Amino acid sequence: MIEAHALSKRYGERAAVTDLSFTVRPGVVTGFLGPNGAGKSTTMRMILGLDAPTSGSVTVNGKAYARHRAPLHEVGAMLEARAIHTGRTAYNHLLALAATTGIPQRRVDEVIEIVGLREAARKRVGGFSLGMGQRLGIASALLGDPATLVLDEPVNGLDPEGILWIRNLLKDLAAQGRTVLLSSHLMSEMSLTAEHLIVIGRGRLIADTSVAEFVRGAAGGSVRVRTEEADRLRTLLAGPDVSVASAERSVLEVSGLTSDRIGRIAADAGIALAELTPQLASLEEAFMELTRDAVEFQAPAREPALAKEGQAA
Ligand SMILES: Nc1ncnc2c1ncn2[C@@H]1O[C@H](COP(=O)(O)OP(=O)(O)OP(=O)(O)O)[C@@H](O)[C@H]1O
Repeated sequence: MIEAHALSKRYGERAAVTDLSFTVRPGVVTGFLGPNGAGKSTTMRMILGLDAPTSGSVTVNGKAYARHRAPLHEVGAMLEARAIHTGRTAYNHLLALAATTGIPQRRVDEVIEIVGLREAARKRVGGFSLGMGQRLGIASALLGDPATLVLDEPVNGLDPEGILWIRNLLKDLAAQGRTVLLSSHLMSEMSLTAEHLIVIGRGRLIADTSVAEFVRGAAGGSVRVRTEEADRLRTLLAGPDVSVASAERSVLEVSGLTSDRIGRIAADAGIALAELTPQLASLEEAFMELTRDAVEFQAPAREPALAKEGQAA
């Protein structure tokens, strides 16, 4: 469990995080979402005791990070800027980390299995692909078998297979009763990975809601369903707040129901679905609408590449 109380951080004149209060609960994946520069990394650093709040406080499993006697057993973290000794093998990197924190060698073997790095464990980290580096980062975070995980943009730059892998791993870890907080600036990714969302903009809380609730509230949020039994499903989905449009014989565009609910209704009726896709563009639009006033740097119309935080400042 992570609990932030009126957390604030200023860098000189600049307020990075302002009066932020939220609770991240165990058992579900919680997405920490906000546009570039919203204050996600700053908040995560404060959770991990790497940055001191200007005011307010944040606890992990009931105590400030620094007050835990064995913090690696309480919270595992992967922040974006990872400093890994590139000449070492992945195995030796994990072994060194384990040795300094009293973690037995067999746990190194375990985490290598969990993240699927067995083949690459004896290779030097310097030659790792981004995806392998992310797996190693997650292995390091899991080393202390922590109850809480904090991951900054873990899917950044991964290929679809890597994204799917992280998504499933995080859901499994949450299902084991752990607290899982991961940041992203992409709503579409979060809607597939997280069950709960904490949205911030310009360092302030904008929304603290379930993904299902967010999807329901998203303007025009619909779900595309493809099935050979479209007519039968259409009848089953009918309800007062549900609308179903159909552009093709086997495709339904459903508004007013979540993909979870549609999948359940179809399964209960024994209807096989060939596709069940929340319309992510509209989710992304809803997120952008929600955070519009909170975007720190608006993209220049002609040079979108310069919109990235820091470069545009
Ligand atoms: N060490 C620092 N010194 C000064 N300003 C900082 C520092 N770290 C962050 N900031 C500022 O605080 C604000 C929040 O930054 P932060 O990196 O926490 O946002 P973020 O939501 O993680 O963004 P991104 O998605 O781009 O990583 C930004 O305005 C940033 O420029």
